[in-house]
Amino acid sequence: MLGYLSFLVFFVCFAFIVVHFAIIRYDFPELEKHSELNFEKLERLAFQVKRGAKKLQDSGATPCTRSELFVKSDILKQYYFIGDIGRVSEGKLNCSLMTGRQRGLEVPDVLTNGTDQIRVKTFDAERNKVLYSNFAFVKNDLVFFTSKSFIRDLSSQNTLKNSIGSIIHSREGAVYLYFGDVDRRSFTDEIDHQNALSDYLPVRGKKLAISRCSVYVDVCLTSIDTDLGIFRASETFVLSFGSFSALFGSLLFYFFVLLRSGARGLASDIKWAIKREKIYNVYQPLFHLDNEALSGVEVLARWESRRCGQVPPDIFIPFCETQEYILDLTKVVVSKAFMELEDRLTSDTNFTVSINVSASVLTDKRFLEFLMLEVKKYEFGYDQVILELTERSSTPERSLIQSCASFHELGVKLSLDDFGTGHSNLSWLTLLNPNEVKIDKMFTQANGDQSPKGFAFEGIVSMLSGMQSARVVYEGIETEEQRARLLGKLPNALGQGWYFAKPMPISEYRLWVSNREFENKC
Ligand SMILES: Nc1nc2c(ncn2[C@@H]2O[C@@H]3COP(=O)(O)O[C@H]4[C@@H](O)[C@H](n5cnc6c(=O)[nH]c(N)nc65)O[C@@H]4COP(=O)(O)O[C@H]3[C@H]2O)c(=O)[nH]1
Repeated sequence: MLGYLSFLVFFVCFAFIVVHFAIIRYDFPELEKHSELNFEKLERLAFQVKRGAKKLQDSGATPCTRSELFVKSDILKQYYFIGDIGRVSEGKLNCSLMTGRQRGLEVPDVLTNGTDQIRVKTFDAERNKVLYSNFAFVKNDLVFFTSKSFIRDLSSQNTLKNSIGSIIHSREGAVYLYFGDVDRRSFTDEIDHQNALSDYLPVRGKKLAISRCSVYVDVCLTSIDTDLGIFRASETFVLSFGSFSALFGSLLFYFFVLLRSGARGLASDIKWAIKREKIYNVYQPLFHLDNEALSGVEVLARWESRRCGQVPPDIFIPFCETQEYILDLTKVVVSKAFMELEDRLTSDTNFTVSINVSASVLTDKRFLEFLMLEVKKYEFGYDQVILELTERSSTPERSLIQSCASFHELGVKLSLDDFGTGHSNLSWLTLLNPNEVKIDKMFTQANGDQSPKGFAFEGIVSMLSGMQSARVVYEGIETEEQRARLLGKLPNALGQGWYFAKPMPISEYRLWVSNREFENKC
């Protein structure tokens, strides 16, 4: 129960993180857009300040005189980002176009590092009134206040997403303006901030920052997104995403539980079937192609699951291989096959039984010991047993070579199944010294086709014709035409397929044999 609970928590957290990162995908481009738009404006403002300062200087007007006021109002008309121009000395504002001549207003927020300076607020202590809440550039004793439209424009970008804010500063780090959640004390950290992966984690207070500095004027802009991903919006928004994550996570958890119980169900079903020997065999005959005499049978496992009905071997065999039930399953198949075929195997020493073995079984010593004990129970030879090596995953070649040698020593024959596909390829042909090669039905059925498979079939046949030690079995012969085309291609070749007979349960197989014997006699 606790295990399932921790899985549920895991899936909900996982879903939360996925949703968070999905939202972040849109955060960065938005921040970049914000930064780009504001940076462009900022550069224009900086140029306007530069030009305005030059114009005032060139005019030669004495500070705070009437003639200087005229020049200033000209500048204001021309440069719409500038809202007011004043003169300061010793941290006091002496005069400006908007406030007129002053007797030294306190300017408490002036910072003096850098060529340009900051002023966030200009406060009239006498009248207890804030005169300027926008920022200013200070050039020597000149101070340029930004126009409301500049601030408004800058702020309007800010409404795109309320967690995005910008700091305007000089390269040295003097702040001209800050807003949003950004705190002036921590601003230097923000400017130096390099976004790291940990900044993207779904934890409040993580920040994304983009900094740009002008190459023409000493002004920089750092845009910061203070609430990332899932935290970018209102409480309701976070709550709805939280609920969505919980739902999404619960769904994932549900599928996980379903999958687990499905896999467990299949595993326990097959384990039960193997233990109670509910796996049964079907037998498919193999024939000499030239005279159609019966050569032996291939044993194929069948399983009827209690819950799912008939399960194809292509599903339960790989499953048994991964769950390590394959040795037990093969033992059941072998025991049953020997028992059911005993009469024929003992009365006809040429009759063979072909058993499919996975590479993991072939290389398992316990299987060799088991096979020896099983054969000893009956009176037929090891050479009547053919092990068909089937493989779906790679197995170390060294252990395969050693195991094949051990079986060969006993006299057991080895066959390479599904030759031409997957792992059953040339390297096994050269290394394992097989007694038989079964050409996969995919190639057999392409015989005579002007297709890559048809050409591959020709290649395989011509290669195997040079190998006297291994006989060939054509798998998957379904029609008379296919059989006829294979005749005479290789001496002593065998054929297997629905044209001759389909795989049959033992009772059906016995009936088929007796019918055939009866027909042959007549
Ligand atoms: N279309 C067509 N198919 C034909 C024809 N003649 C035979 N077949 C099918 O081809 C497969 C031949 O077996 P395989 O290549 O060893 O391929 C086998 C084998 O690799 C594996 N298998 C079956 N039983 C066992 C077993 O006891 N142990 C192991 N390790 N694998 C097994 O499952 C595979 C599939 O077995 P099945 O479904 O029984 O499918 C069988 C058989 O029913 C034909 O003319 N046309």
